[in-house]
Amino acid sequence: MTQTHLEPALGVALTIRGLTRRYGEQTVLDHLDLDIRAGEFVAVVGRSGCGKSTLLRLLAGLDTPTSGGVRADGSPLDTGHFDTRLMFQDARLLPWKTVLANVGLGLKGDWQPRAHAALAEVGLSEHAGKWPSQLSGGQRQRVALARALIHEPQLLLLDEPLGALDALTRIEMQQLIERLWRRHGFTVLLVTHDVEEAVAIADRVLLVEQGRVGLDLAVPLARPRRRGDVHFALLQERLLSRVLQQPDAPLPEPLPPIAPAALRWAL
Ligand SMILES: Nc1ncnc2c1ncn2[C@@H]1O[C@H](COP(=O)(O)OP(=O)(O)OP(=O)(O)O)[C@@H](O)[C@H]1O
Repeated sequence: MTQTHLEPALGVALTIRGLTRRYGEQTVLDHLDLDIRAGEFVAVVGRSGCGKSTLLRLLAGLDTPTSGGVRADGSPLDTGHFDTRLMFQDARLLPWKTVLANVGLGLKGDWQPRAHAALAEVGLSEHAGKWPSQLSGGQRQRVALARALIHEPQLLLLDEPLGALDALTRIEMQQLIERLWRRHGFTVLLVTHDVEEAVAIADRVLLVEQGRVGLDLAVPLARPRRRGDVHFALLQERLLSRVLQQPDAPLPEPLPPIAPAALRWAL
């Protein structure tokens, strides 16, 4: 089998200014301002209905802002100069196409070697000829990742992609996404309900509330990150209590150190 390599794509920098989205009387995003560096891994958290998916849909060009806009590397987002891929909780594979054909969906020419390369990157080389129904939920999400990778995206938008997976598969997928991000250098926005996931994987965590970025928290932990680590646990705890608080509440003081042994049960 001929295999090719996917070229590393440098991530795109985003400048979001005054981004507003109203649905009828409801203002979901309200003059949201945000700067994201090229190649940054950003997690977006917030209460259900706060507008996380709306933000991703606007960035993916699947929805249009009521006002305000987004510039990517200085150009308006919709100029189509760079590739953006969006991945959902559900892999959205076509059941009548093989795994390989799902990865190469919509591509023309000699796409098969690239589809094999993308499948190899997500550890599914042996499954190329199977049908989606023959895969586990985690494997289906890997296929969805491979389908995104084959386009060598500069911006990867992940809308709760691991939400339906069991805890261990979820951690494996987080590690895979982190490896792929480090190898390819794309910019990532990951929407998640899971504060631990955000701390495990992101450079920076944003809390969306009242239509804006209510908290913008750097995650200064070395990689690879260990969930049993005291600093990890403290940051997670601080973030969780802030997410659960009312808007405009300050970040709480750090908790006293916790012995790592006491945290092992959570792994
Ligand atoms: N197409 C639409 N028409 C009308 N209202 C919409 C539309 N899309 C989203 N909304 C509303 O906008 C608000 C934000 O929705 P969004 O899906 O962005 O929230 P979310 O933070 O991703 O929520 P969750 O965490 O539950 O997925 C919700 O109140 C939702 O009902």
